[in-house]
Amino acid sequence: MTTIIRGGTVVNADRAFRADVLCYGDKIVAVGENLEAPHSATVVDAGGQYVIPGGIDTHTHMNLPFMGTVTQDDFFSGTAAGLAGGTTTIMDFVIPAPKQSLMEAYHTWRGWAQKSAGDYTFHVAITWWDDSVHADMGTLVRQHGVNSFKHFMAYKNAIMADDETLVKSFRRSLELGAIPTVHAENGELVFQLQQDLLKRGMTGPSAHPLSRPPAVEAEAANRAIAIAGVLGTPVYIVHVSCAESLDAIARARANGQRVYGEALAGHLVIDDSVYQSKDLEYAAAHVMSPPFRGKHHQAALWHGLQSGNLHTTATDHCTFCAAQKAAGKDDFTKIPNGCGGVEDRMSVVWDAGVNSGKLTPSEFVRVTSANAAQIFNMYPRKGLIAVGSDADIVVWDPEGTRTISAKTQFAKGGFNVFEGRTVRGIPSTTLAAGNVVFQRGELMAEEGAGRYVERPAFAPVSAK
Ligand SMILES: NC(=O)NCCC(=O)O
Ligand SMILES: [Zn+2]
Ligand SMILES: [Zn+2]
Repeated sequence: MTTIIRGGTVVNADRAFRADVLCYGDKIVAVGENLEAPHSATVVDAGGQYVIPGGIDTHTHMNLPFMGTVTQDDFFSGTAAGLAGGTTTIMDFVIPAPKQSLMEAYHTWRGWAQKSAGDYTFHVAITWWDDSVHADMGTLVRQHGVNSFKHFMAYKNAIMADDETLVKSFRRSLELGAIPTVHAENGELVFQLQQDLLKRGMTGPSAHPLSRPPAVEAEAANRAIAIAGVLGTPVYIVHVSCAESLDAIARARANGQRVYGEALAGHLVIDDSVYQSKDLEYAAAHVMSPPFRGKHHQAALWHGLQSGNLHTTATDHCTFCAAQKAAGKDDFTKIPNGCGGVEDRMSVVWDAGVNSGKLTPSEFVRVTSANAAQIFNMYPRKGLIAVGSDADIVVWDPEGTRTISAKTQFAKGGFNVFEGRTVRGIPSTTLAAGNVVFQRGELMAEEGAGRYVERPAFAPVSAK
């Protein structure tokens, strides 16, 4: 199938220029002015609009079994919602239970993801350690295109990685040419603070942020960075939510350490007042970890994106409905942690970032796709409009508006943390692998059309 996108301004991370974009099959085959196309080609009019690389959400959880339940969005509904919002690739997580074989978990997640409508790839979590984990990491890198391993420093008594696991897995990642990533929160401190709060009778969702103050996140970020520094590995910190963690990243980078940081669209625009709501269902719907923070943390995160100390934007899309959240109505520690956003990230970041002058359109592309593709070794296949790159393209209407609502969203869960926010800057057309999958509000996502994206190791693989 041939598609030509005519008359737009192509925006890559390095520059913006007027050009048509010709796609054949799943690839971009020409970029230039006044391109010829066969009569049979589908024509997409991009006049007055930007033509940008499809978004990459570096952090989603579709079909995740977590805290005794399973997320509402599976790989079809979640990736389809992403396509509606201009995200054409998700990076999800294989999370083995402690003592579960990595390979078994990996194949389970691959099975669930078969129904994806958009492209997907996996970070694999290291939740425990023995010789089989060491060996399976090698198999995943060499044979399955996994080049990033995730470590939860929180969720004690569940999936938390202790220091021994962190050190051994970081070292193994280095041998394999893979990048370690961390959820940075001190799980022991969270656990103790949760018990203290419950003992004091604080059982509602307003206690959630009190059990996870910024210092708890900063301690873990500093520890992960220190371990990475000693071992000489890079490290990527997911969902950086506070100024103190960002400071740790900035300090390490100023000292020459290769540390990357991810900001969530939610953390950029939503503050911790949501936990004070008298409507406990509403407050519980916002329970995620790390929690939403005070406004000065939001300002710091924007500065992180502007200064280059934060690199990617994601959502941590992890949807639970009200009935699932109600599992914690008498004990906030039992509220399943997670919020949505895969459908809204691009518009929220554009509206709050580009419309306010904090980011240029090229910087927007950098933090919504190009950096992610480079850090996780998918570039230039993803994150770039150029000949040979995947035809994952968004025609971006900078004047189009949408009022975000759970009532009109494609994602499941019945709640939206951005509810009522009117954003200016929306996808008018999304192409995934050369197919028009979303156009002017109509979603044409096809179950199973998404592809697994292999990500090669960063260095020649020599370790046994
Ligand atoms: N973030 C969150 O609250 N839920 C998903 C799991 C995680 O990323 O920590
Ligand atoms: Zn996390
Ligand atoms: Zn997550």
